[in-house]
Amino acid sequence: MLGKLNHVAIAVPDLARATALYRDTLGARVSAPQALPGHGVTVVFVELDNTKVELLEPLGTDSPIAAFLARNPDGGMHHLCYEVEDIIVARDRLKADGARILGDGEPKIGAHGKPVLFLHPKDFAGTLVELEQV
Ligand SMILES: CC[C@@H](C(=O)O)C(=O)SCCNC(=O)CCNC(=O)[C@H](O)C(C)(C)COP(=O)(O)OP(=O)(O)OC[C@H]1O[C@@H](n2cnc3c(N)ncnc32)[C@H](O)[C@@H]1OP(=O)(O)O
Ligand SMILES: [Co+2]
Repeated sequence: MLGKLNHVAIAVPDLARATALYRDTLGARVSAPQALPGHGVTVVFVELDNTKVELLEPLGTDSPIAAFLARNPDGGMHHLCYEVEDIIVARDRLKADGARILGDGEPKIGAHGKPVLFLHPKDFAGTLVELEQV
């Protein structure tokens, strides 16, 4: 079912500071910040040769990463995003196996303009998993 690792996401309390760390200290290529009110986050992508790192800062009063940052005030690794060919086929197979699909269970359009879904961390070895249809 799984294709490539699309990105590793890190939740951060200060996006400008984390972006400067990756750009200036680590010498990485970074994108401009993109506000995604429908996801409750502002995102910057760090472009690597083999994958991406997604830096996430809470946006708005109801961000899904707010509780995570309250527990991890310095930030931390938040989710892994795997590519799938058909997100509905993947979702239905995972649901039939008993996995919990987060939200209303319907894909949303993610940061790359492609459909995404999230799977409950308690069902995936303590790791929040995002699926992105490519
Ligand atoms: C930029 C757009 C898009 C993209 O295209 O890439 C994105 O990536 S958007 C990223 C932000 N969006 C999301 O994360 C959506 C899905 N997430 C959620 O719905 C929630 O974050 C959550 C996973 C349901 C957790 O919400 P929270 O309020 O923290 O719930 P709980 O406090 O009830 O946590 C339950 C349980 O799970 C543990 N937990 C929570 N988050 C994580 C995590 N990121 N990784 C591992 N474990 C996590 C939490 O510690 C609780 O455990 P216990 O204390 O043992 O019960
Ligand atoms: Co993501």
